[in-house]
Amino acid sequence: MNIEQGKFLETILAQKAQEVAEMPNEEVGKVRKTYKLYDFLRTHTDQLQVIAECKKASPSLGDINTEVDLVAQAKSYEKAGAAMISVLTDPVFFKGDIEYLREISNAVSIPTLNKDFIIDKKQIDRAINAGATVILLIVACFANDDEKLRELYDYAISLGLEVLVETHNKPELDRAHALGAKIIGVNNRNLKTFEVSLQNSLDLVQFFKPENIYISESGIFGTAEAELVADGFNGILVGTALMQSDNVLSALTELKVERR
Ligand SMILES: O=P(O)(O)OC[C@@H](O)[C@@H](O)c1c[nH]c2ccccc12
Repeated sequence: MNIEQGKFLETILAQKAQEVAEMPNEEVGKVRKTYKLYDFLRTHTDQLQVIAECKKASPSLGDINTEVDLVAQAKSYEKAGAAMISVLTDPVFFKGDIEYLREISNAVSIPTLNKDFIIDKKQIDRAINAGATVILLIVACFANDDEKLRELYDYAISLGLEVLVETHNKPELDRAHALGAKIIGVNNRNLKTFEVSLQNSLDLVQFFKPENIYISESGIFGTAEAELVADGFNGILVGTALMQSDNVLSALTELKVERR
């Protein structure tokens, strides 16, 4: 799909609304049993922890790795010491599939994140039934609608999920804090322009609260970038670098740098 410059988020939200309208209601089951991401990150603070992503393509890069066996990829991530596996389920822009999440969740014992643009409770029920233990809520998807953001956040928590709340700037970080989010992501990629800057993560560290967990997302490729964010952040979310690597073990190990 062609996306006009600066209009990505708008385009995907329109597409998402259509997708959700056609999505069947599922009777929601129990959340898969694994450790809590929050607890794991609170107790594993010596090294920067890695959330490793299964992503075949993206709107900014096009195809990243479409031939890959995602279940094998996820198992390699787990074996290499990832704290969680993130699985893209958006079919149109990321060549994802809810079935990837199901297959991967069945094959690993660590937490799995449903990486999608979640705007409706139906998607949360579907995530649980596909084995996710964490969902993503992107503050930018709820332009000025804190009520909707809170409704979905509370709904997910009430069902036993953990929620990664994604922010990009100070106003969004303030909204995540107001929500009471405990696991907060800072995306280095601007979802409107696709511009990536690690400075974005670094600028927000001064506003972090000691009781929360913070994840720096996107644009992290190796030790150099990992070290830049290692002091302020508990973990990083890495997709492209791992999907393009022919040695997942060494690529992931290189990212788990010491923290002070
Ligand atoms: O491939 P990268 O640059 O390592 O980025 C991973 C992850 O942060 C990125 O996929 C992402 C962050 N937030 C998102 C929201 C939707 C879709 C994708 C994303």
